[in-house]
Amino acid sequence: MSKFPVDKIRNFCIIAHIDHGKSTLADRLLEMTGAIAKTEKNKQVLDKLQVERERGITVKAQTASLFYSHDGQDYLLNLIDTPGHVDFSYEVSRSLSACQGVLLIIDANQGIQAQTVANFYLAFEAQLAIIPVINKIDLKNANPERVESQIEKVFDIPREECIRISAKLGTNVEAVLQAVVERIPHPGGSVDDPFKALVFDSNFDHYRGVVANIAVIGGRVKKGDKIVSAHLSKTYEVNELGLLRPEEHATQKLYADGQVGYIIAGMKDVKEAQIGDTLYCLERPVQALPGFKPAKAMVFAGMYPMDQSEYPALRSAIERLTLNDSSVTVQRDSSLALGAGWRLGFLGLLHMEVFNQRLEQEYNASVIVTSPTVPYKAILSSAKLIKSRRGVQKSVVYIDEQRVMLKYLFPLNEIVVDFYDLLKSMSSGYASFDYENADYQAADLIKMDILLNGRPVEELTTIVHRERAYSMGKAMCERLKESIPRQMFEIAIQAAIGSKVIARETVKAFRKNVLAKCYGGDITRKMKLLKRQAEGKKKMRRIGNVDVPKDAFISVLKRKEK
Ligand SMILES: Nc1nc2c(ncn2[C@@H]2O[C@H](COP(=O)(O)OP(=O)(O)OP(=O)(O)O)[C@@H](O)[C@H]2O)c(=O)[nH]1
Repeated sequence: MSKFPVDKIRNFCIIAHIDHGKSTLADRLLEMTGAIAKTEKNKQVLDKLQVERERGITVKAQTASLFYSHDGQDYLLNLIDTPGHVDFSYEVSRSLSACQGVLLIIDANQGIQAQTVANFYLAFEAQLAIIPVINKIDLKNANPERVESQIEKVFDIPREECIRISAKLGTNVEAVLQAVVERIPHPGGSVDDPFKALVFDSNFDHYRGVVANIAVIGGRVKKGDKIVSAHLSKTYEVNELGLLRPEEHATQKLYADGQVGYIIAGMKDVKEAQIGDTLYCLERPVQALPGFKPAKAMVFAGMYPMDQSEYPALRSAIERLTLNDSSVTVQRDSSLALGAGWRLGFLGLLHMEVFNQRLEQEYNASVIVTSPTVPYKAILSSAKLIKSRRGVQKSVVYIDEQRVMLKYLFPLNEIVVDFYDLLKSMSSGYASFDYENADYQAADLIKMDILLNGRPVEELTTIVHRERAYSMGKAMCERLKESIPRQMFEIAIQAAIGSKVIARETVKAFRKNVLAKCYGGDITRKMKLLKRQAEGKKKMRRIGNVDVPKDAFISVLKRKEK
């Protein structure tokens, strides 16, 4: 028998709007259950990635097993900490699938925010027990009564169910642990069933191969067992398994009563441990679990190695990182200017930035990222009239006398790049924002080409809204003019829609006379200088008769740094 019978196990998630205090509460829970020591150093221990610590946000869901005694009974609580930002909601829904309940954290000062609502519905639709926790009651402007009224009104949860805490000071956190035990149902499944586990996360370890995080739905598994991954029907032998406390803690067995842990079974290729896959025992095959809906990429960008010689290393870094973040889609791509690379799809701009930062920090890769775009469906014959759509109001709900929830339909490219930042600054940081895909809508979009001396440059072609074409075309021509050096003839840089030119810049003709300094007529010196000029030209790309430095493409394509 397992040390913990199934009715003494609770699997739960902490969900919240960004910065409402999930990671701080997780730290307190870990401390109180003795999983970590209570020191200043142990801040946000579940935020393991460098990018998470630097940005102070959670990117990856993390798992920790806690031991807790209540009313003379010992419990095993599996805690999954999840990210709050809208771009990482895929991580949240993934984590929820391994849980029976959630702690919904709400800041006592800010009240219900956009991701509070989004996360509530994820949990509600998954039919999980929801425990509302009002955090930061120590703040001067905390107003827990108001937040409780909001919770009653928006979520229809009685105010008596709310728990008021200060995660920072540890006030009333014990009540949260008690509520987890009392209000969250234990997982179903029996130890006697055939072994069946859901892979809900996986990492790549250089020495041990793939480490899969699993939720055991039924049966049991031990070292040496032969297991099969349903996706590829490949058989593996279990080398190591254990709990996450939050560090890996090897055990002999993982019991089939809803335990959450990790497993290492000699999977060498990153593609072998698909997130959402089912593992089962070779001798007792089971039907695979439904898995996860693949995440839908919203923002696309090209990624290229700085130098083509770095292509293989970057490919393996991207492969490994996408195993850890399966919401990223990857397609091979190539560009005249930047060489072989990939087109990657992300859930949002922050997601893209974090992915890029993780590539650099965790894999030491340096990449060129092209400007992000959103997907379009194009109708090639433009004989029908299509109308542009900007924000269209869908609904207005007053949360209380100070807050209102507005639902709008927007074109994705209008919101994906700078909308969130703009909204934040216009509302002095008070407004919050969440979005979901509302499918394709007709819009007045056009293809804009950039021409160098009349020749279109394929990788600079963009899709723009008709009203924006002029200003964007002008800006791109200006940026190109700054980066293309003068050559022996005049260069026309044009932005065009079809055959109509909408913007133009000119790079004047100029001959860099490298021999100017060579009075004296020393022929060897002359030859040396001419050779150097020719080498400089090798770093250029020739488009038609125009030499364009590689950097020029990057500076025009590269997304603007914040
Ligand atoms: N005054 C006060 N501050 C708190 C409390 N709990 C958390 N904070 C602070 O709120 C900020 C955000 O806390 P985090 O725990 O990082 O929030 P989070 O929800 O995990 O954020 P993400 O992981 O980025 O979604 C930090 O500066 C915390 O110190 C609290 O009870 N009282």
